[in-house]
Amino acid sequence: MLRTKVLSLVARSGPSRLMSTATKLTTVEVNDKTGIATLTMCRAPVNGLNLELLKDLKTSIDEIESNKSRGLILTSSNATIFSAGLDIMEMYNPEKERIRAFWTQLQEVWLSLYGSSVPTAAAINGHSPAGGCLLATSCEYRVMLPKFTIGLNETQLGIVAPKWFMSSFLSVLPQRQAERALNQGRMFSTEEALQIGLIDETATSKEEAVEKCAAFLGTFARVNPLARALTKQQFRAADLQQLENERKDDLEKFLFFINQPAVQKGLGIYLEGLKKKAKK
Ligand SMILES: CC/C=C\C/C=C\C/C=C\C=C\CC(=O)SCCNC(=O)CCNC(=O)[C@H](O)C(C)(C)COP(=O)(O)OP(=O)(O)OC[C@H]1O[C@@H](n2cnc3c(N)ncnc32)[C@H](O)[C@@H]1OP(=O)(O)O
Repeated sequence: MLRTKVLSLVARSGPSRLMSTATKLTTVEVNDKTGIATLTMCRAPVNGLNLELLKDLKTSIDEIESNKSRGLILTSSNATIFSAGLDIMEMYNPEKERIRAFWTQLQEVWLSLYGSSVPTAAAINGHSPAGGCLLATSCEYRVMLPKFTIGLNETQLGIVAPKWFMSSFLSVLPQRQAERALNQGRMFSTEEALQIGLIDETATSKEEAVEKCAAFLGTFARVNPLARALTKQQFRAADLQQLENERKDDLEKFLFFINQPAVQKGLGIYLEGLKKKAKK
C-alpha cells in the first residue's frame, strides 16, 4: 500500500484541501483560510478503534502536527456515532501479537493527541462511549450534537479504564464527579454532559459543531503559538510522562487483565448483547 508521511494533495473542494497519507480510515481536510485541519474517522459501521484505525489516526495526527496546522478538529463521517470506542473484537479471543500492537498503538494515539502542540477540539456528532470519550476528552474543547451519549462505561463491561484514560477525563471533570462517573460506568446524555462540563457547547448539526470548534480554535489566533504550546504542555506533562514511564507495565497489565477468563467471558456476553440488539 502506498503510505507516505509526506503530505500529499489529493483533492480540492472549495477553500479546503483534502490531504491524505493514502490511509483509508481517516481523512484530513485543511481549510486554506483558517489553517485548521479537520480529521475525520471513517471506519464503518461504528468507528470501532481497531489496530488499523488507530494507525491511521496516529499518522493523521502526526501529519497535522508536522504541517503546522492552526488547529485540529476531530470528528466522524458517521451520522450518529463519533466512535464506539475500542473495537471489542480486538480484545475478545485476541491473537497474541496483534493485541500487543493494538494496545501499543492506542497508547501512541493518546500520547500524540493529548500531547499535541496544535490546539485541538472534538466535534462530537454522535455517540461517544469509552475509547470515543477518551479521544474527545483528550482534546481541549468539545461541541456535541443533541440526543447522543458520552462517557467512560468500562466498568459496565467488566473492564477497568487505565490511569491515562482517567487523566484525560480528569482534565475535563473535577475529581469527585470523574470518580463517581467512572465507578458507575456512567454514560451522559448531551444535556447532562453539558451540565456537568464534560462538553463545552452543543450544536444542532455537524457543520455547526465544526464551526463552533473552529471559533474556539480561533481564540488562539492572537496568542503566541510557542507560548501557548508550552503552556499546554506544562499542564499535561505529568500525565504524559507517567504513561511514557509506564508504557511496558501498562501493556503487560492490560494483557494480563484482558486474558482473564472472567473478563473474556464478560466481553463475550457484552458482544452477544450488542449483536442481538443490532438484529432487532
Ligand atoms: C488495572 C487496569 C489495567 C489495564 C486496563 C485493562 C483493561 C482496559 C481495557 C479496555 C478499555 C476499553 C475501552 C473501550 O473502548 S471498550 C468499548 C466500549 N464500547 C461500547 O461499549 C460501545 C458499544 N456499542 C454501542 O453502545 C452501540 O453500538 C453504539 C451506541 C455505539 C451504536 O449503536 P447503533 O444502534 O447505532 O449500532 P449497533 O447496532 O449497536 O452496532 C452496529 C454494529 O457494530 C458493532 N459494534 C458496536 N460497538 C462495537 C465495539 N465497540 N466493538 C466492536 N463492535 C461493535 C455491533 O455489534 C454491531 O455489529 P453487527 O452489525 O451485529 O455485526
